[in-house]
Amino acid sequence: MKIRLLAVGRIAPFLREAQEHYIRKIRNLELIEVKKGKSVEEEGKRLEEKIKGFLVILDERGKELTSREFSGLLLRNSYITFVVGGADGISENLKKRGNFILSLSKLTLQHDIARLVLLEQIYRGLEIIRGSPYHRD
Ligand SMILES: C[S@@+](CC[C@H](N)C(=O)[O-])C[C@H]1O[C@@H](n2cnc3c(N)ncnc32)[C@H](O)[C@@H]1O
Repeated sequence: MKIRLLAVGRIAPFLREAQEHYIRKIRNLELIEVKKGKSVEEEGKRLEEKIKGFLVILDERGKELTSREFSGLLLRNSYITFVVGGADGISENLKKRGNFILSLSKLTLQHDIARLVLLEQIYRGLEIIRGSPYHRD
């Protein structure tokens, strides 16, 4: 299973260590950061060029999953791309291309925080698949 995470701009320096921690643990994740654009449409075009496989768009108006359900999403797709929008969100055109719109909660999270929550859930999902004691429910 290969995982690609697309995001807009670099993560804030004070969160970089946490991001690197999870990327090291996940191992098969490729992070691609596109340049911030003048509009969400411009960012959307840059992000669209990098999509590969099943496309999951992160948006607070999407569908919430349990961590176990989320691990099933990872298991069912051999190549999966996650998109976290920038400060102004994600263009409607890009949202329409999504195979699944995922909400991490109904709260609006700062985009770097959403990126970190997603990374932890990807790690958790993979540990669920491995049957490790990291996740208990
Ligand atoms: C600050 S939010 C964008 C808010 C923007 N005003 C909007 O309405 O989409 C930045 C990005 O973080 C991600 N994000 C923030 N909160 C989220 C949540 N609860 N669930 C999933 N993704 C979230 C989304 O990808 C969003 O595009």
